[in-house]
Amino acid sequence: MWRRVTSLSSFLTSPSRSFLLNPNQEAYGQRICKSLCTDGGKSGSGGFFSRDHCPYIAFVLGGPGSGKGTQCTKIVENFGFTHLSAGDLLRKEITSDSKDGSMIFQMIKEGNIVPSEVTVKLLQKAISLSENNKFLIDGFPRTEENRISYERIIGAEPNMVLFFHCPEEEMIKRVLNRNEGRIDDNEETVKARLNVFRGLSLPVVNYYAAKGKLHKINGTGSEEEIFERVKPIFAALRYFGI
Ligand SMILES: Nc1ncnc2c1ncn2[C@@H]1O[C@H](COP(=O)(O)OP(=O)(O)O)[C@@H](O)[C@H]1O
Ligand SMILES: Nc1ccn([C@@H]2O[C@H](COP(=O)(O)OP(=O)(O)O)[C@@H](O)[C@H]2O)c(=O)n1
Ligand SMILES: [Mg+2]
Repeated sequence: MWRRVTSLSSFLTSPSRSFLLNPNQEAYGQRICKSLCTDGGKSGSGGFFSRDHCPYIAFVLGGPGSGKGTQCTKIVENFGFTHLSAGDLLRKEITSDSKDGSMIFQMIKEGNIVPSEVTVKLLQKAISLSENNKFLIDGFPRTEENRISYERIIGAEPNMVLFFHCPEEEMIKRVLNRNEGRIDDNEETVKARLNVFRGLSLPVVNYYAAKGKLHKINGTGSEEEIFERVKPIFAALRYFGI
């Protein structure tokens, strides 16, 4: 993979590239290239990933109802990633006999964020139980504290970050129609979750945008239309064997 990354870097910086790529395509290519060359595994520095096992990690962000889970399912089907939903892992913990179950239940019911250490440990366990080497981490990090805790415990940054941008009215409509029997899909909790999203999650999105890791995707339209916007990002990774 490294050899191929190097060849893309030189392609992108070659004097002839301007005949092939317009400025938008070039920026896109640079972002893909960066996602391969990431400081993902601070290998050997005591992090969770080792030099030999440093999976490709994409964080999937967006407000409640922005379509994260729906698009992750399509990415899994088409590109072979493993989908880890932080919300699903937390909900599973409620139904197990875990000591954190009642605390997690209360946090989710109120639309609050579960202490980062709990969520990072669940993600860590799910990654280590999987044979796959490419993961979508959906709904995480939702706060700067989540992000910093992941970096501290895992010792790595994500390779790329997808962000589904969707108007609030549309997100509310989708959540209230979701019909999965979730305790937090009601008007009152949705309001709280949107406040958390605006106040605590958007700074994380801005952080990754400033780092050049963010793919902002228009989350309006049909599921298929949105997936057409997602596809090229993952199709480009295939070229590098990811
Ligand atoms: N593009 C779309 N248009 C209309 N409804 C959608 C779309 N994408 C997802 N949904 C529906 O909206 C609800 C929320 O989607 P979901 O993928 O669970 O979002 P998130 O994981 O971001 O909360 C689900 O019921 C889903 O079927
Ligand atoms: N990183 C995370 C993710 C979810 N959660 C909790 O789990 C709830 C549901 O998360 P989710 O990702 O399943 O929700 P959606 O955005 O899919 O609607 C959140 O509102 C939080 O209460 C959390 O505390 N920390
Ligand atoms: Mg979801």
